[in-house]
Amino acid sequence: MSSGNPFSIGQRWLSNSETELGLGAVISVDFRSVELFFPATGEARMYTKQDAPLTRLVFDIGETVKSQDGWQMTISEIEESQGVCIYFGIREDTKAQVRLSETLLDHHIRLNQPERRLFSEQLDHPKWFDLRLNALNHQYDYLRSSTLGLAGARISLIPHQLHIASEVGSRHAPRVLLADEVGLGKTIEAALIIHQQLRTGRAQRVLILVPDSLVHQWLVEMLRRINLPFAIFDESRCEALDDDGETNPFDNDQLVLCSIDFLSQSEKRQQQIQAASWDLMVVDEAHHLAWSADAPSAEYTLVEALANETPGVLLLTATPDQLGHESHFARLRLLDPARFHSYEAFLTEESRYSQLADAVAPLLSDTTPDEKQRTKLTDFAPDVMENAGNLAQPEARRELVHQLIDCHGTGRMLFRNRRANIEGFPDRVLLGYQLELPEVYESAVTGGDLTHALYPERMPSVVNSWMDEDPRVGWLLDFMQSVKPEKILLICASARTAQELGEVIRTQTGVRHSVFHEGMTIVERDKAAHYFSDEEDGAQILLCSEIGSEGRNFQFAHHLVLFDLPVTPDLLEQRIGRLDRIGQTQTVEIHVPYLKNTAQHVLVDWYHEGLNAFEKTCPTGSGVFDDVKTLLIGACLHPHDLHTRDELINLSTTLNSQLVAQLEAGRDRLLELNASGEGRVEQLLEDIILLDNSQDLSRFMGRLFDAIGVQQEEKGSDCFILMPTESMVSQLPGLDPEGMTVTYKRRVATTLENVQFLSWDHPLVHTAIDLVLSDVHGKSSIGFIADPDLPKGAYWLEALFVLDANAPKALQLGRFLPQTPLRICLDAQGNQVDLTFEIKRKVNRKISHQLIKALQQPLTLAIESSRKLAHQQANQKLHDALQDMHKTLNSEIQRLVDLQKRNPSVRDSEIEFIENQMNALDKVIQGADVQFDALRLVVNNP
Ligand SMILES: Nc1ncnc2c1ncn2[C@@H]1O[C@H](COP(=O)(O)OP(=O)(O)OP(=O)(O)O)[C@@H](O)[C@H]1O
Repeated sequence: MSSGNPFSIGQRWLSNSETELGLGAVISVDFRSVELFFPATGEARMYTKQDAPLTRLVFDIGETVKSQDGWQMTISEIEESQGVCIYFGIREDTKAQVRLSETLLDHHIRLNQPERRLFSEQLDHPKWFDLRLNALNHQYDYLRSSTLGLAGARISLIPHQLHIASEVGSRHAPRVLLADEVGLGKTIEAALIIHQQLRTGRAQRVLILVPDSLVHQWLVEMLRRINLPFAIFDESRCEALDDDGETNPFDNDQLVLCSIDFLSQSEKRQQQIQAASWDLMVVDEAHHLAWSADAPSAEYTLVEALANETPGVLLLTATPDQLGHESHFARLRLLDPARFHSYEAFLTEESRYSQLADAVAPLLSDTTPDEKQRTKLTDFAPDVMENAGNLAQPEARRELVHQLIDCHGTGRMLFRNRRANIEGFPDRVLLGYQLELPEVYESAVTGGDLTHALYPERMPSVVNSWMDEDPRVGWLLDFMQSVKPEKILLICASARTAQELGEVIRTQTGVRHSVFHEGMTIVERDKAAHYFSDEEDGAQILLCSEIGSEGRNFQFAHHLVLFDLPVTPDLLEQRIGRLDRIGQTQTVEIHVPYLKNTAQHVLVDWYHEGLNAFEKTCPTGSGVFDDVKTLLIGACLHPHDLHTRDELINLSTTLNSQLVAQLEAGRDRLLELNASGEGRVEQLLEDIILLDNSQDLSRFMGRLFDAIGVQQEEKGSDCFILMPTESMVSQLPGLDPEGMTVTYKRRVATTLENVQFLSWDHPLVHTAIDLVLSDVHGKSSIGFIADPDLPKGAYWLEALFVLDANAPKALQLGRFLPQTPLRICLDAQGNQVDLTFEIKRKVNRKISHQLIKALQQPLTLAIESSRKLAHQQANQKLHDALQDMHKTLNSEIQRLVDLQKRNPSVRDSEIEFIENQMNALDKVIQGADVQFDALRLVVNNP
């Protein structure tokens, strides 16, 4: 590359003053002037030959160049013909010998080596050097941070959720059951885990399977909370992608959300979804996966087939025992078939939990365990006790509890938090309304048919007229009037009842209402739910069939009407959980109209007096139900038999207290200790809060947006509007052309739905950083400082290098060796100095030209020395990264190996993965390379 040649037509030159023009071609030359055409921008410029601010672009042998047609070649020989260079070499794609006249070089070629840009005076504003350096530094910190994937979610910081997410999200191929009680945030936990797995490269293809009624809600939650755009796959989308029948529609997207109901109806789609490979599968409302040894349900079989092929599996259910304890076992079996091979063995193992809980109990109090208690612990787990610290210290006791739980039981694969231990839930009150039995229903009470006894409106004799006779209908209309305009969620067992009640409300009151049932399409249901949630113009009441009782978020309302009651306690809890969930700000009022001395009356009494299940979450309800089922049905069928009713209630009360005591002592107590994160999550919380309070991101992004030409306007309430401008250096993917409102404050982001939460995790931050780092802007610059304490005219070279390696995402290279910036600063004598500069201004073109001319030789030498120094620094970094990687991964392996000796839920594949990862990273890190990224010449001009 050289400059100063006489101009010839066809030669290629770069403009030093307008670098954005791209590569120009000489189109005419006369005695005094030269004209260039810049094809990339379609502009022409005329210059006087003598002081044209132009640099000739000539390549050397060994360099790679690109032609206008898009192919590339490596130069092996250069000739000149009438002042124009002709390059010869091998074409990269076809390997053919080719000849390329410089006239035919790609117009968009921009020099990207810093020193070339400097010496050809392709200079940018010196602030770009800082931007590149800061972008690299921040990216480095981000990739090594413990909060990656967690801090940027638009959520309030709730410790048990963050604990579960960080514990599970940082595993290789996690296989766990998330079983927090209703409304404690399993969806959020799953979102955080997915996010963390994707951001760290542990997973790339994620499949979420949910019931029909929750598809849209999941779509919205994933986008709103963690900015992940999942694609909904239903039959019409699959058909549109089916084209030639050769391709698998599920291969089309990386993040797929699918209704399990849709899948279970189509053999073809089941085969396709199984043929597509996934890294992580999430199944919501997993209690529907019914199983028994000889008759597993279709849904179970499908999920089992997928779980066998997919490394990571998250199952979500608030009520793991809803379809019986055997089905609960079966779900654990989905996660680890080798370990959960027999139900009997599982029961035996479970029985040990209470022994463990017994042994652990003394460690939970504030006193040091006595000799007897220690002996009991040693009998139970001699190996763990051997390494226990000083148990007089609370930390040592806490650590021991966790080790015991980690090593024994299902704590590693089953996470369950209970509301009783989570603060901030509102009270719930039962308001029962006893109503007289209408004559038309009398036969239902004594007819011996349980369905009719509970839902008399379904009797054939009244199907078309019950609305006129049933006193619950009149009660409902009055009730709506009495609480108007407050919102009411009504749940009943059947779609038909919901629809017919809707019809009554429409014809008799005209009050705005909406229905929600399985007969509606997903879009219709979402519209209905949306209409209900609209604060000002929305429906006062939403009438749901049982499908509305699961998973949905309706906590903006606080009146729940249970028009009838389900027979199982878990379903009752699911219904109440629609309102009694995180975000509910008022006491939840549960209104139950029921017919006196009927099966409904028996159920109200049973739930209220026998289980207290209306006013408190009743985790033991399904256990009691299993034991009293026959008695309960008998009492429902003979509601006048007060003796049976009393017996039912007394027995249920006794059983319930026994089960509560057992749970307290046994499985749930242990699970809870493990799942709440107490004593473990505090550091993570602190780190996130620190990050939330830090101004680093807002400052950095402010400068970055300025530099790339995004306008930021303060909007008040800690919000900003970002607007693209005409002077943007290039497009910023993810920035809405119409502008978007953003905030850096979690508090604002969790209250204002339409505001984006900018965090280090946000995709816009990543694309903006990529834009800076992939652009040539800032590769070379010259800036003045003004330091009166330093000699005038003193100068320094700042050279920025990047240590980088290439590895597949799954290796998680970023944990140990992300792109690492190395900044070297040399003074005029070539000595390395530890200075940072506050640049006052850009050096104008004329002075830059003179400086570069005068300093070409010393700068060339300084660049060479900085390169050597960067390599030395890089070697040290590589050494440290290798050591850190070995230490970290070896201790992870060791922990798993130790754990596996006592806890079979640690899979061999988890250990093998880390061993392979370590070997592969060894090679990758050793193959890392140093690239020269940018330079800046700094001159003192006080
Ligand atoms: N950390 C959080 N910040 C803000 N909102 C939250 C948080 N955690 C949960 N929520 C809200 O609380 C509600 C319950 O959370 P989520 O749906 O995740 O619970 P769940 O355990 O999946 O419920 P269910 O058992 O009913 O399926 C949702 O509206 C959710 O958006």
